[in-house]
Amino acid sequence: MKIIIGSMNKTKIEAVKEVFPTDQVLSYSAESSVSAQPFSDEETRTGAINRAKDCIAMNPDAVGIGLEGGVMDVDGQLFLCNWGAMIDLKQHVHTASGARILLPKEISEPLRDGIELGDVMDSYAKKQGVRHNEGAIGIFTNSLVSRKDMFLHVVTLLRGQWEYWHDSNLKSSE
Ligand SMILES: O=P(O)(O)OP(=O)(O)OP(=O)(O)OC[C@H]1O[C@@H](n2cnc3c(O)ncnc32)[C@H](O)[C@@H]1O
Ligand SMILES: [Mg+2]
Repeated sequence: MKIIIGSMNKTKIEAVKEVFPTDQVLSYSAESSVSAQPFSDEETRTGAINRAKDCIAMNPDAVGIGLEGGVMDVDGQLFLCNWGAMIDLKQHVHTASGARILLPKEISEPLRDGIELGDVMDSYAKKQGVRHNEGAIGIFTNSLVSRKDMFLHVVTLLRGQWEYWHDSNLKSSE
């Protein structure tokens, strides 16, 4: 099976390759068609779906996967939120979300001022390319859960749902 992941970010590409080790995995810089920094569950999930759609727009013989990072407000506090979408060969859209953790005020204030999380994290952690490595989730979990680990779980949830609904003749989601 040919799978196209709609990002050049290595944490996302590696997560898809690990969950689909025997499939051909290609990467493509897909459009999310939402803000660079999504601010709700709905917007983040839409970004993931749009990326998956963009991946297969010119490649109907491929499965598209979109992974999108965002933040969401819960009771006035910002949490990390991540969504994944997989559009299979039958055009069925599967979605799943990732773990959420609280972002401290030092992060949420610049985010509310319009700065992207990736940039805020680099200056907070005094590192370059946090988004391509451990991610905010890695920094704020003391390196126990990396951004790739979080996407591995999301892509596993996508694969599992796809197998359940479409890999079995015994079940139907319709
Ligand atoms: O190249 P793409 O696929 O766009 O990868 P990205 O790192 O920009 O990731 P997203 O667009 O999915 O995430 C939206 C924004 O949130 C940032 N972001 C999301 N999760 C992050 C994390 O765990 N650590 C650092 N930045 C994160 C990211 O850098 C963007 O500014
Ligand atoms: Mg981005």
